[in-house]
Amino acid sequence: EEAEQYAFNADVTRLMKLIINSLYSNKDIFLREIISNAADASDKIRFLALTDPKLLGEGDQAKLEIFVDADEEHNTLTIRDRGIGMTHKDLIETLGTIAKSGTQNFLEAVAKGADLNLIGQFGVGFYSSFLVADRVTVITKHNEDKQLIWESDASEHFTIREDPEGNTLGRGTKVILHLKEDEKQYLDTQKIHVRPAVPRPFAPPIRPAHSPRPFAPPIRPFVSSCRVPPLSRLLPQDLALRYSEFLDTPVFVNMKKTVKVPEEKAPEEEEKPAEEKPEEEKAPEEEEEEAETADEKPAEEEAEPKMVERTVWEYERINPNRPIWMRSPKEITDEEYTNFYKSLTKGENSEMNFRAILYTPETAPTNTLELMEKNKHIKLFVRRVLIADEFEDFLPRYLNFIRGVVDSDDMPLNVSREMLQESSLLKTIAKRLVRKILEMFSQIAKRESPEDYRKFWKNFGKNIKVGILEDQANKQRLAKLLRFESTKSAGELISLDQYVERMGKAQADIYFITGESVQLLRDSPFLDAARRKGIEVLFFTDPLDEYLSQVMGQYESHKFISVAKEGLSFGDETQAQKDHAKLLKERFEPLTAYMRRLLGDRVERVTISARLREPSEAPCVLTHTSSSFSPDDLEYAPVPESVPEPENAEVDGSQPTEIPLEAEAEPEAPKQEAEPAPSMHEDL
Ligand SMILES: Nc1ncnc2c1ncn2[C@@H]1O[C@H](COP(=O)(O)OP(=O)(O)OP(=O)(O)O)[C@@H](O)[C@H]1O
Repeated sequence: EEAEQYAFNADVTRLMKLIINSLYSNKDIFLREIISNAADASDKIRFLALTDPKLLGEGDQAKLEIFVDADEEHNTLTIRDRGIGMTHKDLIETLGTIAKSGTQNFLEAVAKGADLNLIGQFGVGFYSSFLVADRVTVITKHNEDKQLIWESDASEHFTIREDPEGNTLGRGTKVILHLKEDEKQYLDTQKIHVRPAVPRPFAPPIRPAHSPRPFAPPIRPFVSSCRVPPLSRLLPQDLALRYSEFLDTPVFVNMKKTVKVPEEKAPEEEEKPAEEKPEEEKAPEEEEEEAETADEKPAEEEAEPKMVERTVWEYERINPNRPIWMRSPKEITDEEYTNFYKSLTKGENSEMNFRAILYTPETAPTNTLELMEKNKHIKLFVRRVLIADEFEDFLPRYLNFIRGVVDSDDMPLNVSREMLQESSLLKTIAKRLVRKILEMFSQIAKRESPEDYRKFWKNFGKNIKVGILEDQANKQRLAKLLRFESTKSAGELISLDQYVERMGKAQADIYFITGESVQLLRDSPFLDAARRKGIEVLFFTDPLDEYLSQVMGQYESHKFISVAKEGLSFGDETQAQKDHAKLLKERFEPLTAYMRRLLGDRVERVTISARLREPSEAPCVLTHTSSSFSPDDLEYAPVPESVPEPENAEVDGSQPTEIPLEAEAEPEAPKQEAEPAPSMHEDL
């Protein structure tokens, strides 16, 4: 009766209404918020106690721990800490009458479609308790005040009264969530903590002052044989652990467990009546125990006592003893790092729930224009309610042929089209879906029948190429989907990976030739050199291909090189060969210039081969093939044994003056200048 009534700030009332009526599916986050408040409160007193240790108190009170208790009878979930607690003034100010700046910001963000999960980031996490509770009681004891009870049912008012039971907490805060009818699943302590715990010290049982349920029975020897069901049989969530894993303050969950005990060892007192169970369902621990006493086993088996099931409540510490940064980096998994990041950022970038079914149709877009159009084939649902048909800006343009539905659990139902476009949540969903879609494509590529991918490639290859140009993030993934015919593919389509796999040791680059059709390209003189060296060349017959290769620059560190490029080399030259080439280039230059003048554009190409002798090197033939008479594209090959040495074809690198090629100096006397040239094999 002595409760004082206070009015909530109007924004806070709006916030609570929004939360309590929310259809948001990821309600679990309330536990993260309440536990993190409890941990903050513990940190605060720990900090103050650095300068004044008396503040901590003695015995249990000095132990900064957090306890989570479920009360099935009263339908409450209680989170209790021994933190700093709140004074009367704190309660009024922090829990209601004064709206924090975050209140308004959060309301605005939610109106724009922000995820409720982000509530903690706006500094109003406490109110997330109304996601699962329709009434919240906060009992708190601050060193400088009496024990107080704050209570709210999300209406416009809250009450504060002195606790008639006096100081039962010592110090700290107890948040009692009176769960909504349909949120009772949070009473399932297996849901709150599902990981079978490594045996850890149990929290000292403190009888909660406001819980009429008899407190957990003291731990008895038989508990050692208790068995927590394996993970797979439990509910698929480990909430408290998920949210407290990285807290410094120990978090204990009072776990309801069913244990089997031999009948005669069973303690008679306090336990609820247990049902009898057939003995074959033994816990592994019991089997181990049996194994240890193997000698007496046969006798024991006969005398196996009847097993009875009992329900016990027992605190289990759920977060690890050491914070992650104090552990050896070697033993920390990527998942732990990711989870730690999530706990640091209060749910930022955390998971979201959505389902999607997407299809790649078999038929191609009917015309090329369609390639430029946006995807109009995705229907967007929020919790099974269709909110957008033909939602255009969802998938990138190059995936405009994908059809299907997406159903998100985490979006507000009342989103407008504009909000949808801005929604970061939707962008994240789209990003994930693009990855999935690309996976779907590579699965088609892996199918047994190559015809499937050929069909896909014929219909949507252009889209993939546009994707490489437009989707930076997925460029590499998309490049894996590219297919080409090549000089060695015999009509089949090959991937860049296949090309790279077949490359010779010395080959570093990917060679291609561009042209209108494979047929025309097959006879191209540009292929000669590559053919002689056994190098595979890709046929780029789509006008997009070359542009694509320029934009990509390289594929997995292999550059794209056109075989029509001037000065092409295949990367297998030795230094000596390069020196030779330089030498020959110097000597061929005047000859080439002369021939250019002589023949003009009447010839297509000139090949000049010269056999070189170099003391340190095996002799080799250098061939100069040119359609442009450029001396740049010299090419090297070992002397084929069957080829007879051309007469007078020796160029001694050490005495370059032996071949006087003075074409530039005396252009008017071609015959004369050509005379020394017989030392080279000329082939027009
Ligand atoms: N267990 C607790 N012990 C002491 N004070 C608490 C406790 N829980 C809440 N409070 C007080 O209530 C305030 C409001 O909590 P709320 O969760 O809404 O915001 P916050 O903790 O400031 O920010 P965040 O949501 O980021 O944790 C806290 O700042 C704190 O002063």
